[in-house]
Formats: sequence, C-alpha cells, structure tokens
Amino acid sequence: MTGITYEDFIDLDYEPADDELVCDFRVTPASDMDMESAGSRVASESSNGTWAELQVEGSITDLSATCFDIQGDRIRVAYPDALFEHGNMPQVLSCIAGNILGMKAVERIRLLDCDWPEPLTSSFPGPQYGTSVRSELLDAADRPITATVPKPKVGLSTDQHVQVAYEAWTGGIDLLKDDENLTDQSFNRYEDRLYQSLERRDEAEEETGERKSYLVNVTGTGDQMLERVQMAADAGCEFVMVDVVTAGWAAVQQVRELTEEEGLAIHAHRAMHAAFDRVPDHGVSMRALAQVARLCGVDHIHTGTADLGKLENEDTAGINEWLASDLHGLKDVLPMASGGLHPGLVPELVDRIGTNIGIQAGGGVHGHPDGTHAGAKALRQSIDAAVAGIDIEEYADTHPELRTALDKWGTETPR
Ligand SMILES: O=C(COP(=O)(O)O)[C@H](O)[C@H](O)COP(=O)(O)O
Ligand SMILES: [Mg+2]
Repeated sequence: MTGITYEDFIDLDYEPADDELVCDFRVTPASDMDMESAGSRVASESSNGTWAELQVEGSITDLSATCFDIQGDRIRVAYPDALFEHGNMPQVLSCIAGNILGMKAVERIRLLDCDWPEPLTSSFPGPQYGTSVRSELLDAADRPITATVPKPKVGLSTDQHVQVAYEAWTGGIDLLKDDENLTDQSFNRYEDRLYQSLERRDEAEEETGERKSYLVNVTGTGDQMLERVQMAADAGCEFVMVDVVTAGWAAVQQVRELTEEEGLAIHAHRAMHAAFDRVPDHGVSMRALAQVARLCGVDHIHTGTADLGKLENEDTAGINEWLASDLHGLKDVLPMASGGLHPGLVPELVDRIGTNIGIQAGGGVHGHPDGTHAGAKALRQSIDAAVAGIDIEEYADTHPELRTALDKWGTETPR
C-alpha cells in the first residue's frame, strides 16, 4: 500500500460497480476541511486508509472505498465487495459506521442510507416470515396486528403479568409483548412467565377463536439468549423479542440461526436506537438501523408512530416503505408503531402509514378507565373502525369501550 494518499479515495467521475455497497452520508466537515477532503477521509478511514502514507509492501490495494459524489452536505461512498466478510454484520458496521463517526476531520457525520448490493445482501438470511406473520402465525391478514405491553413495564409479579395478558388477549389483542427491560428478574422469572403466559394464551385462543402469541423478551448474553429462545420454542411460543441495539447484531444473528431451526419469528425492540439517530446530523439513521435489522433477519421492528406518539420519530413512512420494498429476494419486515399510542390516534396513524403494520399500546390499553380488558377492546375497535373506513366517533356510538377511551384521551398526542 505504499504511497496511498487521501486523493486515492475520491473520484467524482467514478461509477460504482453493481456489487459495491453504496452509502449515503451527511457530513459537516471540520472547520479547516472542505467537502472533498472530508469525503476522501471518510472513504479512507472506513475502508483501508489511515492518516499516514504507509511504507508497507505487498498488501492488497483494491479494497479502497471511493467517494464518488458530493451534493451540498451529502456524500456517497462506494465500497468494494471484497472489503466485507459476507454474513458478518458487526464487520460490515465496523467499516461503514465505525471510526468515521469519531474522526476529527468531520465535525459531524451521519450514515443516512445504504444501497445494498446483491452479493452482500444474499449472504444474510433476512426475515423468516416478515409481514406474512399476519396470516401464517396470527389471524390478522386484513388488519394491523395488535400488541400490548403490560404496564408498569417492570414490577408486576408473574401472576399479575399473566392475568393482564389474559385480559388483553381476550379483549382482542393478538400479541402480548414484554417490555424492553423485563427479562429474568427476581420478581418475575423468565421461565415462570413464559410457561404461565402460554397456558393463559391457550385459554384465550379457545375463548376467542383467534390465534394469539407472546413476544417474550429473550435479551441477554449470548448463551442465555439461545437458552431462552430454545425454551420458548419448546414451550410452543411462535415469537421471541430481542432488544436488538443493546444486545448487538452478533447476538441477533445468533438468535436468527436458532429461530430458523425452530420456526420462530423475531420481534425487534430498538431501545437505545436514539443514541445513534436522535441528533439529525450525526450518528446512524433509523433507516440504516432498520436495513441492518432486515438483513440480520428480524420479522418485526419498531419504526415509530409517524410523529403521533410520545417519542421522537424519524421518517416512519419512508422507513416502512423501505422495509416493504424489494431487496434481492429477502422477505419484508412488519413495522411496529408504538410509544404513546391510544385508540384515538389510530385513524390518523393508519392514514399516515397504512394497515400493513403492528400497533402496540401499553398505557393506551392498561390506562383505560375500565381496565385492561376494556382497553384492549377499545384498541381493537379503533382498528376495526379505521380499516372499515368508519369515522371513529360514529363507531364509538355503538362501542362503549371505545367511547370511554375517546372521552379520556380524545385524539391528543401524549408527551
Ligand atoms: O413500551 C413501549 C411503549 O409503551 P406505551 O405504549 O405505554 O407508550 C415501547 O417500549 C416503546 O414503544 C418503544 O419506543 P419505539 O417503539 O419508538 O422504539
Ligand atoms: Mg417499552
């Protein structure tokens, strides 16, 4: 690599080859840099360059990335396929979202979007089910899936948790969801919760004639996670939930291998994503994180509420569209809207992002004045109304649980 300089990493006439990964970055250069200098340094540090001209002979030189496009504060960089270890997401991210995020040559840099080429994409499994969970695992082919997370998010005993689950399922909820910070604590053990929840799930299925399931949180260390996934599979659960950002992509990939064998779907909770994507000109966009999640093989992922809920959102509609788009034959992913939702927000939510989604409400179900069962009914009624195109106020005239929810929360977005 003798003699490589930053100029070797920029070529504005370059046309990326079909098998190259193209990444789109927003860049604020350091005060003493122009965009071209910053762009070449991004390409260098994220592929095979460093700050010094090397005096090392004999290494392969065609692994250099190329900054080939600069438009305002946006640059595009093409990465040769051989730079990547196929099927290894941590390695891919150590290139395209690694050192460059802390590099002094840029004041700020954000990985916005990736155009994934066929060879690299095909080295990942992608989802096992994707949106087909709606009909393959549940009875929700013609409407959004409903999910609820018992609240308080931690602190309920297993008995309390399971009772809340039963009331929610029989009220019309498809999926019981653990909260992101509930795993295997002293007050609510994983194993007890899993077995007892599935017993009540069977009762709820019998009572309602609808398939129900449980997004049981298997997040933990590597072996722990695999044990928990195996336990869920052996107990007859159809889903597991993973906190994909805190657990890490290596863990997600490991879980994905086991879920392939056991036929389980993966629900991806994105707790901590905002550390990467909340500041608009730095980090890694939620769009890019969702892409990584799809390649690694999650079936659902939280993508926000199109600005209607309690949490900050980034382009929910655009991300959802990408998750449904063609990606070299990989399955799609079901986007999950969650965070401060309640029945009064459902019509507008469906208007903004359609019905090919999951709708999760915790407080918006368990905060219903008449309790969880009524709250579950109200949420389902709001979805039925939205799907049928019936005005929610009119629907509430004949659906008392929905009326009570609307009287309490109206159509306001909580904070
Ligand atoms: O517990 C909740 C929502 O509870 P509630 O329904 O009571 O607000 C989820 O963890 C958030 O949706 C995560 O946010 P996001 O989905 O944006 O990642
Ligand atoms: Mg939560």
